[in-house]
Amino acid sequence: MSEDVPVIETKRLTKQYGDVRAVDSLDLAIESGDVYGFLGPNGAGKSTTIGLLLDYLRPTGGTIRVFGKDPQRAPVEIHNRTGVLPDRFGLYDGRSARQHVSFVAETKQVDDDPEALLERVGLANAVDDNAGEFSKGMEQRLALAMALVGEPDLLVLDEPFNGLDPHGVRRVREIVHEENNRGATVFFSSHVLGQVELVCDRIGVLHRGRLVAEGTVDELRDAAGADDDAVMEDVFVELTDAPIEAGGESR
Ligand SMILES: Nc1ncnc2c1ncn2[C@@H]1O[C@H](COP(=O)(O)OP(=O)(O)OP(=O)(O)O)[C@@H](O)[C@H]1O
Repeated sequence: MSEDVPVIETKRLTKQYGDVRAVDSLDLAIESGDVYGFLGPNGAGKSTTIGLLLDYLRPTGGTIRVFGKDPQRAPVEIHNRTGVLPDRFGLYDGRSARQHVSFVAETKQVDDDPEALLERVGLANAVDDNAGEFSKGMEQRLALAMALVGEPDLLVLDEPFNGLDPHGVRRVREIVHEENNRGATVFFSSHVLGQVELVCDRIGVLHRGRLVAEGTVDELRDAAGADDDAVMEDVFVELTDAPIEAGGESR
């Protein structure tokens, strides 16, 4: 896929909830082919930003373009080209993993093989099992398989490493690489710093709704005034001035 406009572009994007400014004048430009890690402590505004990009939420200020289109005006076109792993999702009790993936394929009008996708995410042995009885990690793997349906041009993954064992974490990293090699742009949020460092070309650090730093891992180390060999956790804490596990504070 080659695009002459950024795949995702926001200008002064703002979302206010009462007294809380969840997203505050956010400028993002994610280019075609990027693997972009959206990093920030709990409550920083990552999921809200993703909700705005996909028109699940409406902004209170600023502009958004995805593939050059306004999500409020072209939601179907954007969703047809995008695979989404949401932060919260529901699975249907009594329906198999295969049925979940087939449902997305039908919605997107593509003929992907559900079994092959489930195998890719490590669920080969659970293809016909009831998704309602899946463990947290299995749910996460199934949701990722659903996001991969239709070879999307853009993958938006909200905390893709949540609930995964080390095998699952490695598999997600491999899948991100494979999808990127295929030509997909990948935008994912995380506070799993080590994973972000291993997978991303560029990282944006969000803190209290604002982008406080952006760049490669090395550029972020510089921005934080950290040593060349500083681990990402130190850089993160320095930039966000908050312990990683602190969360949900109002502002
Ligand atoms: N529907 C809502 N009504 C009021 N406040 C909200 C709502 N949704 C989110 N917020 C607030 O907006 C801020 C950003 O929340 P958001 O879920 O976007 O953060 P996050 O970075 O995704 O956090 P986490 O890493 O914990 O998932 C938080 O202070 C949160 O309490």
